[in-house]
This record gives sequence, C-alpha cells and structure tokens, in this order.
Amino acid sequence: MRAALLQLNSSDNPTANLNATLALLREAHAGGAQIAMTPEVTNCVSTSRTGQNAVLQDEASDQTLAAIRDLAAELGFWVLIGSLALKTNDPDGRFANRSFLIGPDGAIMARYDKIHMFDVQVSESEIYRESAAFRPGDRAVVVDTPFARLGLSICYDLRFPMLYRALAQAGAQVLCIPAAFSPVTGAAHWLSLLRARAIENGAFVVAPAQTGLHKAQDGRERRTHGHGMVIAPWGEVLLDMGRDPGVALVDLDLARVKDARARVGSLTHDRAFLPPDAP
Ligand SMILES: O=C(O)CNC(=O)[C@H](CS)NC(=O)CCC(=O)C(=O)O
Repeated sequence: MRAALLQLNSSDNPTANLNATLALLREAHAGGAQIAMTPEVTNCVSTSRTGQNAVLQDEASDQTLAAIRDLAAELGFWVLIGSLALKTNDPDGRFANRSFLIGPDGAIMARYDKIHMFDVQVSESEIYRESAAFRPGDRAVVVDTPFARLGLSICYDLRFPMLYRALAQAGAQVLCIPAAFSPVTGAAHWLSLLRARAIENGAFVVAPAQTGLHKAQDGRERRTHGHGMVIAPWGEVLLDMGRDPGVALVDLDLARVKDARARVGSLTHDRAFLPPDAP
C-alpha cells in the first residue's frame, strides 16, 4: 500500500486552503499514491468562532468536500480528508469536526466525527475549548479499502488508548490520526503517543499534520507542531515530515502487522478485571 501524507499550513480561508490541498493531492497521485491523507481541519484552522461562522458550510454545500470528491474521481484514487470543520443543524449551533474517506469514484465511503474534545489549559496563556465550538461524536469507525482496513480518529483522540484498542480489535491494520497538534504538547508528547498506539496495537499509525504559523484574517495567530509521521507496527518511525508543508510518500507492507502481532500477541490478551476498590 503506497500512501501519501499531506502536511498543510491551513489558514481560516477555506478557498486558499482548498487550492493548496488540491495541488498537493495531484502531486501525491503523480508519486504513485493509492491513498492520500490530509490533516485535521484541512478546510479551516480555527482562530475564532465568529470567524468560522462566517466561512464554514454544512456538509451538503461545503466546497472542499465537493472539490476533493471530484478530484478523487478524476484521478481514480482514495483520499482520507483528515477532517473538515462543518456547520451542522444542531440547535446549539456547534460545528462538526469530521473525517471523510473518499473512494476512487468520488463516493463518501465513511465519515467519522471526532470523539474527544481538546478542552485543556496547556499554560497560563494557551487555552483550548474545542467543545465550545464543536459537537463531539460518539461512534468509532473502521472502514475497508482494497489495501487495508483503516481505523479512523482525529488529533486529541490520540490520548485515549481505548479508542485504538477498539479499532484494532475490530480489525484495523492502519490507525489514522490526522492532527493539528499544539507546539508545546507536540514537542513533549506527539512522537511517544504515536509510537505507543502503534506498538500496543501492532498497527501502522499514519498521522498527517498541520504545521507552522497559521494566520487568521483578523490578525490572530495560532501555531501547530507539524511532524506528520508514519510509525510501523513494531514501533519504528518510517516517516517524519519535519516542519515544512508538502507531500511525502510511504510504502506500508501489511505483512508487518501480522508479524508484529505474531511476535507479541498482546492484542488478544486483554482480560476483564474488576475496578480497584476505593482506598
Ligand atoms: O480548532 C481547530 O482548528 C480544530 N481542532 C483542533 O485543532 C484541535 C482542537 S483545538 N486540536 C487538537 O485536538 C490538538 C490536540 C493536542 O495538541 C494535544 O492533545 O496535545
């Protein structure tokens, strides 16, 4: 399976982000990719909710989704859109942070809404309240392609190992973790968490990332960590994209999943246990 990772520096301007994404998808296809994967919030990196309200669309009218479906059909290859920020018809007005797997005929083969919301205070000045703007999903998703069974997730989900356990036990061989990781937590945790998810589940981890300084129309700024990664089922780092936007190609040999799981079969050794008594 030859996969391409897109590393993006998306702004809060969906049209500019789409043009950059389409150019890189063409590059990925020219490099022989059977599937290309984009990072979280490919269409719009949030810097303010009012800003997003002005530019986001719902799924039926979103230009990014439509154009990527058209391109996938034109080129005849698969695209995992790591996520799109989309309007919903929720009464509370919150957006969805949703991944789409697009098939080579342009059809939507799977959707996944990010389950875990990034509501954290990384430092005195760096605060995120994702759940204020986004409505979390509640359904894990695996989906088959001709080359592998994929398990879907997004960014902060990475910190919840039970999600990946469920995906691997449902047969996922490739765990997809598109992200827009913060620079502080990225430097401290990103690589270790990605390697842990790969090793503990004997699965490939494919993690395309947003990178760099994201400038908003209103002058606000946000930074992300970059370092789109691919980790092998035994834990080796197969790809680290560093900090620049672009495309990288990687060949995944699915036999490595079988091999890792044959050497350490912990995926089949889970046992039920009673919770600890309160001391
Ligand atoms: O807000 C958007 O534009 C879209 N959503 C994101 O970028 C999300 C929520 S702010 N980012 C993360 O989940 C980073 C997780 C992370 O950095 C960690 O777990 O340490």
